[in-house]
Amino acid sequence: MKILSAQQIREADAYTIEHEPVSSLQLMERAAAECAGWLVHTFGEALPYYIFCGMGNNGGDGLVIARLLHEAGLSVHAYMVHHSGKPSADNAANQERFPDVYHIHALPEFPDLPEAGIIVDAIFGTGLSRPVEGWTAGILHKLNDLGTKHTIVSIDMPSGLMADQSSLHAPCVHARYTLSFEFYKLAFLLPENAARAGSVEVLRIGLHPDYTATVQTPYHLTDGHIIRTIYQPRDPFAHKGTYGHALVIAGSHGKMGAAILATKACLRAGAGLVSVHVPQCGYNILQSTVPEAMCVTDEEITFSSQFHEPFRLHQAPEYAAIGIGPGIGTHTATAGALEKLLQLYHKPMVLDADALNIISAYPALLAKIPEDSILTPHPREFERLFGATDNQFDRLRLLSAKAVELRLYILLKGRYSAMACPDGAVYFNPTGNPGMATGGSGDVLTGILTGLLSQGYAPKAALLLGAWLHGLAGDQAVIDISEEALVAEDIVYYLGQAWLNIQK
Ligand SMILES: NC(=O)C1=CN([C@@H]2O[C@H](COP(=O)(O)OP(=O)(O)OC[C@H]3O[C@@H](n4cnc5c(N)ncnc54)[C@H](OP(=O)(O)O)[C@@H]3O)[C@@H](O)[C@H]2O)[C@H](O)CC1
Ligand SMILES: [K+]
Repeated sequence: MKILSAQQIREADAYTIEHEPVSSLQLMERAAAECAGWLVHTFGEALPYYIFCGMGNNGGDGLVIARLLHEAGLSVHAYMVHHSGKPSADNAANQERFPDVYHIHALPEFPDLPEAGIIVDAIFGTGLSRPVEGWTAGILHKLNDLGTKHTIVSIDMPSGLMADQSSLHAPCVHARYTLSFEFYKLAFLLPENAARAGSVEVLRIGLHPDYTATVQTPYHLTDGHIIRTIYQPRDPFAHKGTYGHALVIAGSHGKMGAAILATKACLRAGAGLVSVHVPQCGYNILQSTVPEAMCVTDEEITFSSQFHEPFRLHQAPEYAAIGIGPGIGTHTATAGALEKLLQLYHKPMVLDADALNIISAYPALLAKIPEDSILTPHPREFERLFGATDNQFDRLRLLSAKAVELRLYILLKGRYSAMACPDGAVYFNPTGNPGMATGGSGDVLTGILTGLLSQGYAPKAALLLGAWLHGLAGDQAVIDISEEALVAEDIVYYLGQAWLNIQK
């Protein structure tokens, strides 16, 4: 699904009005009818609705919602917040059609809402161009104070939030639900806004499909349609050589679990053969916990290139894919071995965790990473690699710029992991849940990505599919296990369910 800027959403609106054709008032009526339908379906008819409207078209939507709910016989109280001098034309037209509105010109005029009900926030939508200030900001704070007693539903955007620039320190409604028209907005996908949009419901309002099909945007939300185009069914004549021989370099004394998780995930992602490199102390552990994998040991207590037979570092290029980092530590010998590996291996590989921490300490290594490799930093690793930013919109721009400059895929972990591509595109992954914020979850992702690369998925396909499967496995697991009890091994186990789900 494409994610459009506020300007592009306005263009989609104008294109629809011209080419459907439909009047802007009818389009507003259609959007508001979707919202009214959703509200009644979700909350029923008994509760009172307190509808706060602004002076633009978001307020116009609010006025239509008020009229439709009133006509359906529900208890409706509508308020107009006079933040600007003049209403938009469609707002004014709808005030005429529903004049029973209480006007607020200053903070002391804010009403009492004695009975618990549904607050509909239709003060600002995509037209907000700067932070809300003065008494209007006070109104937003008052609404938030009421959020414990009432349920706040924002129309299109929580008022105060800007669609495609940071509103980090700006006053903003904290909605329980946001009914977003047609698309997700970029702002909903960034953790700095986590408390604001609540649960986002995308309502179809019938914007013209031709505009959406042709408009160019760097931002996308991965969806089932994209995943189905990536997925390749296995060849009925396949043998274990068909799906590549992957190498996982992971684990050190006390961190062998990282190697187990990454190796198991690599196997369950479908790699034909998996070798795992661990220090000697990990040999028995790996051989007994992951009998499907071959185990290569190192003489040192971590990855150091002092490999025992039959593997030597110079054989690395023979592997179809390499995933390196989970639990390897950042010892100088390990850094030296990583450097050697980067000199020897020229196919896309997966770098995570300590491999990234080593690169932060030796930034010259960045330029040596094979083109189209996948880096999977969490926010702190990202900051160590590429520096801090003032807000997460700036961080997103930095993420994308680095992916383009270094010709790498970079997945920044989060609720919606952001995956930046060397061509400038950024995909957000929607699967996953808070149960997956647990030790070892990232090691599983490294294994999945390595397994997908190994069996021949191109790096971009492996990245999008891997992130999707990882989150989906977690989503399938919590159905049986709960978010609290979920551990990383469950994600590995439920990968099977995730594969079955995308094959439906
Ligand atoms: N997507 C669609 O196709 C449809 C969307 N609809 C709805 O329309 C809004 C966008 O409407 P718009 O009129 O462009 O903008 P808003 O209603 O969000 O806000 C505009 C008013 O807000 C004022 N403004 C802007 N920033 C501030 C601020 N910081 N403080 C105070 N006032 C502010 C602005 O005044 P200006 O002085 O900036 O001119 C306007 O008065 C969209 O979100 C949907 O809800 C359609 O109804 C259906 C189709
Ligand atoms: K709103």
